[in-house]
Amino acid sequence: MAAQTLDQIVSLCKRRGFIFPGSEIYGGLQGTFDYGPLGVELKNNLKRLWWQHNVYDRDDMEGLDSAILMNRWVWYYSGHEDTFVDPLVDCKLCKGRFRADKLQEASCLKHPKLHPGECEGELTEPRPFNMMFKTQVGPVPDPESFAYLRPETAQGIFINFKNVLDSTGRKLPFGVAQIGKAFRNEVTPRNFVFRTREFEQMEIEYFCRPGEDEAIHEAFIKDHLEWWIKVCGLSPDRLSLYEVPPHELAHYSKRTVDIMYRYPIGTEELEGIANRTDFDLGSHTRDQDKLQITAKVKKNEHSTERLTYFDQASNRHIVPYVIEPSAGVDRGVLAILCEAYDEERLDNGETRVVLRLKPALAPIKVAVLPLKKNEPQIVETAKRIKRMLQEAGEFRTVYDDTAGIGKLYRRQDEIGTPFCVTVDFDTIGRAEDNGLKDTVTVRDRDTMKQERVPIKELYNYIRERIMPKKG
Ligand SMILES: Nc1ncnc2c1ncn2[C@@H]1O[C@H](COP(=O)(O)OP(=O)(O)OP(=O)(O)O)[C@@H](O)[C@H]1O
Repeated sequence: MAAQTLDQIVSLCKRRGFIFPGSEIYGGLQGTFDYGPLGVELKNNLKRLWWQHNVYDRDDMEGLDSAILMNRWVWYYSGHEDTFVDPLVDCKLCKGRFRADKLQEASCLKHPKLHPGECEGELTEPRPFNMMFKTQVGPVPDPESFAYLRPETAQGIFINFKNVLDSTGRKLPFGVAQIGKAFRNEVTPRNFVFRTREFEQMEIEYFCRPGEDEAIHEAFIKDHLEWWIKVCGLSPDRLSLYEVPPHELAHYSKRTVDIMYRYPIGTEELEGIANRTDFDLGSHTRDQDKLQITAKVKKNEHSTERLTYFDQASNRHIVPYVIEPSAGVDRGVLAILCEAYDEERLDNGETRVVLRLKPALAPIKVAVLPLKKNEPQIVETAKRIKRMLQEAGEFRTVYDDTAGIGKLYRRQDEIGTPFCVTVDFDTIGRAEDNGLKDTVTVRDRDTMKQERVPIKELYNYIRERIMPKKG
């Protein structure tokens, strides 16, 4: 069914501990969120699956974890110092400040149901606003000693191109993947974790020869769209591709295609996949004049390194082209939660909330529940099973006896736990001799069907159903 409103997700996230508003006890800090006990598991699972698919399952990828703080010249030559700006308008009446190109996303401060410009307030002319956060580096407050918090992870990859190439001996084409925090001083952070000031990105910079770029770009679009469907469980009906029209393209981009997801707030960008030509390496390299850079770049007077690749076939140094798939971790988490959310009407007239997460993404894979918590043998057996499953190390298993069994099932449904294992009187051989000793019931989250499984087969039973099948 999927979530109908963002409020359903916001309230589930707070109630069950997926995501909390940032700095809540001090009144909050706009555009920041804290991932709670379940949110951190879900987010880690998403990042792990992405890394698995994009680094481990391929033969042409390396990983990187570069610093958030970088020399300020990085942002000068990347173009962010002068082009990473949004047009801002102020409302003369309500004193609100809004992004001129996103007025439809914003609300008037006086009439929250109206968008700015549609109310009686007059807007000022748009003026540029740089979205990078500045911070001071070192103990002396000197106007020259500042750094930016990176607004994207990508630049850390470009400036390490030569290091990665020299240390790995890679041949073109190859890519570098990175997952990490990015910061943007968004004018109107909104829609929960969709647009925040601190967020995470999963990015690839894939280096190739000019001429190969178009086919590689196309292959990434297809592969990543399929990944969101197959691995993350997003419905193909709610996903679409947006071919960014020429007049909206960033100046360096030859072509950009966005993977869009239909959130309850509307269809919005989940991942952007851009062909950035030789702009990035061309911008950060020295000896620009000696290289045939096709993109329009600033004259670089500070770089100490040639960011080129020696192409044996043509016997010359080339500046590789770059294909960049860039996805938001938080927008991924939000899409996954919206997609998985379901309210199901039960035969007894009650409604159960269930998160139909792909098992590989579920924060908790198995909950082991004792039917009675004042029966020492049942409790002991349940705890032993919990330890046995957890010690296998692959999936997070919890023991819970804090409520009656019905309530415990409902709680696990709501957080997306695919399997509940219940230890009862049959398990410990206390009921009549019915052949069920040393077996447990395994309840499936989606169908609510229960199966009797011998304890010694339990690990394999669950493992088979949790690990994503390849192909
Ligand atoms: N403020 C933000 N909060 C959360 N995720 C973000 C934010 N800005 C960008 N992202 C994520 O990073 C990815 C790559 O960033 P990119 O610069 O292409 O975004 P963008 O085109 O500026 O996004 P938008 O147009 O929505 O502001 C986006 O597809 C998105 O998933």
